Amino acid sequence: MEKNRSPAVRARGLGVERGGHRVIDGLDVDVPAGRVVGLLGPSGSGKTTLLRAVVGVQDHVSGELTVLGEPAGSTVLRRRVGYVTQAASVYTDLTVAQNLRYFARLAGLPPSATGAGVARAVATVDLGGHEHQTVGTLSGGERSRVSLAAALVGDPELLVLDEPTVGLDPVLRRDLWTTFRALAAEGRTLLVSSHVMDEATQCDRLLLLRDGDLVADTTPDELLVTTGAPDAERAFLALIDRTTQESR
Ligand SMILES: Nc1ncnc2c1ncn2[C@@H]1O[C@H](COP(=O)(O)OP(=O)(O)OP(=O)(O)O)[C@@H](O)[C@H]1O
Repeated sequence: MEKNRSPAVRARGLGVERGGHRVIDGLDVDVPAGRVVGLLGPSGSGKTTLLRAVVGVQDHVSGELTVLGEPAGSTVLRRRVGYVTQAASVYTDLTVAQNLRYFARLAGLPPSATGAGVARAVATVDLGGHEHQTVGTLSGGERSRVSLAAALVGDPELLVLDEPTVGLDPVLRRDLWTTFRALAAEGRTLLVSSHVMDEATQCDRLLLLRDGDLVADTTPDELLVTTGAPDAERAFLALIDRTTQESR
């Protein structure tokens, strides 16, 4: 796997206003391609806002934001970027396969490629046997995997996942992270926001946000070394406390 590619996402002087507030103000960050990159930060730090800007659905964005070499939100990125929002965003009255065929069309997959795309996405999220089940009758974990499959069906190069493991049991969380690692091994980039610090250790790179600022661009190992903390959770708290004191 070629790892020395241009960054999948490059932000320079990125600003975002929401509800009259400057939620992100002058952010510079690169998301390396072909890696699993964790976006961490306290509640309200701007994780969802940044992800929304990357996928091009956020208003009032200023500065430079390049995604896969194109301006964020470009039509050409529709198929190249997959987005999984915090809430499962699939149709509960349709079957798994009907949902995925619909999202395949939205992603611009030609009809001749739809069957194979749906089958590949179903296999990736391990939902074989549920293709013809109505989504409303699936368990919560299965439903969130349908959302992931919907984002994967266009075969995207960049997957943007907003807290994909919230509410899932430890076994499902582990299985999802195994899937994320496998997707990155295929050369895809995954930008994953999370509150769960033990998940941070599964990432190749960590971006820590606080009040819309990047307070660390690091690796799980570096984070432990620089903070001297015994685990990712306490390292994260130490870093947040330190940057809070510095900003006073
Ligand atoms: N529509 C809005 N109008 C005004 N402020 C908003 C709006 N949406 C978000 N914000 C504010 O922007 C900031 C960043 O919100 P965002 O949802 O990006 O944070 P987050 O890090 O994803 O939080 P969480 O982990 O709780 O989901 C918060 O202070 C939030 O209150």
